[in-house]
Amino acid sequence: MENNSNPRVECIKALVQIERNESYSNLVINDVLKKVTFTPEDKSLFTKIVYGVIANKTFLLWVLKKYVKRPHKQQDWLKYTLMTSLYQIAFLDSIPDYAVVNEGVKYVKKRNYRKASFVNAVLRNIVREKDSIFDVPKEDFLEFLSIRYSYPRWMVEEFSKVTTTNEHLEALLKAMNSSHHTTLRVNTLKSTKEELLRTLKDKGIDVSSVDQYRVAIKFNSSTPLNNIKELDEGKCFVQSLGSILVGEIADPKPGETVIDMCAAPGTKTTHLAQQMGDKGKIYACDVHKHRVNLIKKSCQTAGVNIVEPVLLDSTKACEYFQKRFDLVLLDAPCSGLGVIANKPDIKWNKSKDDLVSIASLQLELIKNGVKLLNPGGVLIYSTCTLTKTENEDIVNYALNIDDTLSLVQQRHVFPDKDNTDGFYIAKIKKRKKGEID
Ligand SMILES: C[S@@+](CC[C@H](N)C(=O)[O-])C[C@H]1O[C@@H](n2cnc3c(N)ncnc32)[C@H](O)[C@@H]1O
Repeated sequence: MENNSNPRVECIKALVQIERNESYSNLVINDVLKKVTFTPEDKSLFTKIVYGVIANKTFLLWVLKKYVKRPHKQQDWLKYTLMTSLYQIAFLDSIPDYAVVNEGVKYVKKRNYRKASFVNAVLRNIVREKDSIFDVPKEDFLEFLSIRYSYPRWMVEEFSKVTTTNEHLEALLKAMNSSHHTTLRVNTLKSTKEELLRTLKDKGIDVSSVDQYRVAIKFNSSTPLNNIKELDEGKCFVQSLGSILVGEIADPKPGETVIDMCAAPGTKTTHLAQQMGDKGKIYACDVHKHRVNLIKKSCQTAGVNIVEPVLLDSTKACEYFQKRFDLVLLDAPCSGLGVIANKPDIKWNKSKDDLVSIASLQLELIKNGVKLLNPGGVLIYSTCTLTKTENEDIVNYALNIDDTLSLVQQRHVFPDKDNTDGFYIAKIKKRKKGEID
């Protein structure tokens, strides 16, 4: 272990590594946290700054441009020294500005003494003009949002198609720049909400019930999950509220026959199984072998016996399965734009073209999904994204395949309104012969 008491220097190194190697930030963060000895406060500061700089990248570079020629062209360590310092000055109240400036200049002196006075001047100017740095011009509102909340313009345009007012669009973009409370889903095959709340509170963990959800509990403050043995025992699973809502809307009954077309790692599969009281049958499919193993592991942990994991490309599910199902869950692969709060890299590693290729896979999957339905059966289509291309357009396509299908429920889960990851859930029913809509 490296004994390093300076989380802010580690932030700069981590951000340089993420950019140079195009690494996922969560993996780099975990690697650093394994190597250095930080206090719990420093751990959370380190994580907050790394995610904060990635989430606010456009805005930070836009501000720096006023003080530095072509900030994005500076050497990476210098660019990230300026960006981490600016992030702390602009967004964190816990560290005095003079300490941020001194820390930044001290690091620069070690790397290249001649750059120290330049960095000192830039940061001091920023501190002096701090009150005006958030003044992004608003003439072009979408451009304003793209800079102020740091999203690629095309993403802002996508989100504008599913929000009805400018205020809602802005609130949504803002909400996705900070993480929300972690939530648990209680496994009712092994415990109850009341029992789990009592056990966790007895251990001094600050949890409470999320009353709108039958099986959801939330942590009221940041809590390391590695000490919670109830997770290893399968009494509960870490699951966002939007994801729990998918199971609640699906609402399967004991004895039904279910197919979960894109099931790994099995979070929703085990939720369905507990709702069925572990009675009936669930075929849980995934196209990747290593991920099918994760389904098996989730079921073992949850104490679920009715699941048959299947290695399958579900765009061929109709040919593979001769039978038809009471419930088809298609929790489709998607762009993941709803989970930006916890994975800010998504802002920068997805392109508009990706939506087109993902949507064509989603169409193939839903085509199979509707054909797998028993008359009277239900198809749930869900994604953790909020783009119309991957949601409404796919569902409308499906509804046109067969005139016995109808949309019985459609729900957008918005991070600003629902305080959780963004989700889309549609419930489609296939009428029985003679049944009226
Ligand atoms: C959103 S994740 C599913 C999450 C899962 N339902 C849960 O709640 O734990 C999408 C999954 O679809 C799988 N997938 C992608 N293409 C597929 C295909 N053609 N057939 C089956 N599974 C596929 C991916 O491997 C991934 O595990």
